[in-house]
Amino acid sequence: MAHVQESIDLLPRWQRLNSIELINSRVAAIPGKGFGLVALNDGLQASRLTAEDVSDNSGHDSRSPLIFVPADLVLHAEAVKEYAKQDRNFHLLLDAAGHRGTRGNILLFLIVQLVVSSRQPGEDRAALPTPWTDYVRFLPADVPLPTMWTDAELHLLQGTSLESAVRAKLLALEREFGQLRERSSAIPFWDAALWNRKSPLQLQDWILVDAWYRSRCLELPQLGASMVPCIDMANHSCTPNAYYEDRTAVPAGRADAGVVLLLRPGQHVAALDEITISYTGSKADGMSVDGGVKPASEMLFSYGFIDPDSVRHSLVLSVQPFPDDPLGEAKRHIFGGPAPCLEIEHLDVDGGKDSDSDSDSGELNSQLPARIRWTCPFAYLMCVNEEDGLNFRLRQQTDGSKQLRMFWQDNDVTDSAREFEALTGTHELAPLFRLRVVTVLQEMIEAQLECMQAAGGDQMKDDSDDGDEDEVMEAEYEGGQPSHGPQDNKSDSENDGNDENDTDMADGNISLGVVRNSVAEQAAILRDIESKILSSALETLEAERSDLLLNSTVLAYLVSMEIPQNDLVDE
Ligand SMILES: C[S@@+](CC[C@H](N)C(=O)[O-])C[C@H]1O[C@@H](n2cnc3c(N)ncnc32)[C@H](O)[C@@H]1O
Repeated sequence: MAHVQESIDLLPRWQRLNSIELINSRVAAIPGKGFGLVALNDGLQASRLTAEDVSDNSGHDSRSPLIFVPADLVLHAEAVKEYAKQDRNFHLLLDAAGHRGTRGNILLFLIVQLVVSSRQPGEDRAALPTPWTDYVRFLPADVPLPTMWTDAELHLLQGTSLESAVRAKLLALEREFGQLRERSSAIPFWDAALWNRKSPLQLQDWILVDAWYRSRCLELPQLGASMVPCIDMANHSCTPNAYYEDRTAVPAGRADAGVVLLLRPGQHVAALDEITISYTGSKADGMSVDGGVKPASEMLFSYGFIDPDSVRHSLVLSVQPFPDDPLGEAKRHIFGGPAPCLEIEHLDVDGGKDSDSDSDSGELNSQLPARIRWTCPFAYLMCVNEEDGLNFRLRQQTDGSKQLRMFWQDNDVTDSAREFEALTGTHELAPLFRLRVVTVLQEMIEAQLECMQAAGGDQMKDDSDDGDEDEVMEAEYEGGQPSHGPQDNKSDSENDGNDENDTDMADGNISLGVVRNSVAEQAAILRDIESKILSSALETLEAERSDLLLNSTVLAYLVSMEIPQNDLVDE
């Protein structure tokens, strides 16, 4: 199905029709970021607006909004349920789809709005139109999230922590789309409206609405995960000058119930300055949920870009039991979910600069001597076996069923599988167990780094940095038809904010093996950040391993067992 992006010039009309107020701001093309919000100053070219000026101009209190969006335009879980009450067919669809939580329901609503908005002449309307039917036309047809990358672009993630995450996400999206097809085509109305139409729904449409949801969703205190039209045009900055506030808690029906975008106190915004928010919470004003930064992989996964100046230098790798461990499956079973992983954090990096090159960087540097913090609870379980005192027994339950229990030194530790570091830490061979863990993780990280290097990503980065005018590269990649990638045409005016993509999508389609420069750059940033984390982790582990190999308990064990030092884990 073709999602044709509407000219942004028509957005102000839509805003007026739907009582959205933009005060001293408008949506404009922002190079490299699509569209964004910029400040207007009503012709006062030289003056600079402050939070106080805005309040003076509007005559409201000092927290007057730059944008006001009425509550009934906000898309959230309850709003979808309300819509289902008004539209019987949508109700049937929602029931058939199985009410799959906030995200699932919002995605279903969005895909239906997409279908209604792209109605061809002579086609019946599939559902009641809403303001969102028109608003989705302003949303980008191409979102730079990795789920929308071409196969060749996905290849650039090889060896990064996103490689398997994106693969798993694409499989999940495919599965969800398959279920939607199966369940909706059992309803004759939706079979006709979604599948037996001139331009039927495609997996790419589902991937697109998921990308909109992930990259534009705000967490509102009253309404939960929500999409707020127009405020979702605000781009991210690690030094934002605006923030949003949920003012929907006022008594129902009041005209001032809504979501607002506000200038941060003390901010000065000149005419045409971009108005930005923080997608991660900001360190500056204490609004941060997670310290004001997210891992680079998470930024790329959810928003399609990495701001190297405001990312947490951490990564997560999944960990599997040794394939030849006879207890492997039992260990994995008892460990339970969430799936085992290795988390590594580079502590003394700030603003994308290593502490080595910037002695002032980061408070953590002065407080914590360790460069690397890693956690991997499963590794401690992986690295012990029967000879060490680990075993499993089946225990008969009163109802006749059998339950697997895990024992360490004859104590039932089934409920402490995630605390094996502490359990092994009190054993007389604790340094030996630690040495095994350190060795296993070292091998795992080495393999990951090799995998990253094998992908030849550095070469791609060099190519994109060489000032070549060509905006699109044909990757040295042999694959089938691209399974993912934007497919829709845009008119010139619709492409205003997407300078890079103008060339990338010259004919509106991304073809086999194409790598857009903008994507190659983001992948290179991720690879750079993650390879530095992995290399530093290797150094840290190597140092600890060298120390442990000199430990008297370890030496005595190696001598008694006549084990070469390098074979510790394979013994
Ligand atoms: C909430 S939307 C913002 C509006 C969006 N730019 C548009 O054209 O509709 C989030 C998306 O904007 C883009 N974006 C936001 N901040 C950015 C930044 N600092 N650098 C690059 N792209 C950014 C990313 O594509 C992201 O997925």
